[in-house]
Amino acid sequence: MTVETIASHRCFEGEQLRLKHRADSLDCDMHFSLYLPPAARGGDVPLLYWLSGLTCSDENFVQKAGAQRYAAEHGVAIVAPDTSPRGEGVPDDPEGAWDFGLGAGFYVNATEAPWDRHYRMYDYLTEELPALLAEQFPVDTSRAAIFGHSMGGHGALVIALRNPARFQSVSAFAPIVAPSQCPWGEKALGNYLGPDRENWKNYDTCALIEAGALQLPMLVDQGEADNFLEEQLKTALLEQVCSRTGYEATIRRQPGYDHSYFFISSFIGSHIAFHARALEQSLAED
Ligand SMILES: N[C@@H](CCC(=O)N[C@@H](CS)C(=O)NCC(=O)O)C(=O)O
Repeated sequence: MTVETIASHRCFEGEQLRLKHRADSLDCDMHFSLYLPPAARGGDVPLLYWLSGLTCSDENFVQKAGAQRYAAEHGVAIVAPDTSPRGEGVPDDPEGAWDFGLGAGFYVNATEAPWDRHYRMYDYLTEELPALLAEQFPVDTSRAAIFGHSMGGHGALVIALRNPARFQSVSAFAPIVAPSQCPWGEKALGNYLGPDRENWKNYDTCALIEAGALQLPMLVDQGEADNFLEEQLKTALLEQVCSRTGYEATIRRQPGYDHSYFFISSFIGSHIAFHARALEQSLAED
C-alpha cells in the first residue's frame, strides 16, 4: 500500500499530515489528514477517527476545529478522512446539489447503480483505512474511538454501534440521528440503498439503538441555535429512543450554538478528553 505525503506541518510538537493513496474499496484516489501527537515518536498511540459533515473534505476539521492542541496533550492521533469518493468517473448528484453525491457519501456501502461502484465509505472506514493506518503509521488501531459532525456524527454513531468491540467510545456534534426520518437522509439512503426502507435500518442510529445495539460510552452535543436541528438532525428522536430502551448516552443541548465549526471548536477539547478517559479506562481493565 503506497501512501504519498502531500503536506506535513509541525503542530503542538506533533505533525499534521495530509496524505494520498489509492483506495481499492472506493476504486479511486483518496486524500486523508492525520495528526500525530508528539507521543507517537515513542511508539504506537491510540487513534480517534473524525468524520466530517456535508460539503467537507479531509481539510475542514484540521483547519477549523482546533483539535491538535488537545490531541497532543492526551497523546492521541486523529485521522480525518474525506466525506465521499472523488475523481474522474465518480458520479455526483445530477443537479449538483450539495447534500448528495460528492462530499456527501453518508458513510454507507451503496447497493444501487451508478453509486455502488465507488460509494463504499463504510468498507473504506471499517476495513481499508484502519489496515493502512496500522501498517504505515505509529497508531494502535485496537485502541480507537470515533466522532464526527452532522452527516459525520451519523457516520460515527452508526459505525460505532455496528462495531462496538472496535471502539472504546463514540461522540458526535449535531448528528443526523435518524436519516430514515429526515430529508437529507431520505434522499441519500433512497438513492444509495434503494427504496426498501428495511435496508436503511443498518445506517440509522435510532433504529440501531431500538434494535438493541450494545452499550458504548456515548456523548452528543447539539447547539440549540442550529438551523438544521428541527428538520434534519432531530436530536429529540435520539433522546426518546435512549430513554425508551435504557441506552445510556450523555446528550447535551448547548444554548446559543449554531451548526458551524465555531460550535465544534468550543467543545472539541471536552470530546477529546472524553475519548481519552474511555481509552485509559479500557487499558486499565485489560
Ligand atoms: N453548504 C451548506 C451548508 C453545509 C454545512 O453546514 N456543512 C457543514 C457540515 S453539515 C460543514 O461542516 N461545512 C463546512 C465548514 O463549515 O467548514 C449551505 O450552504 O447551507
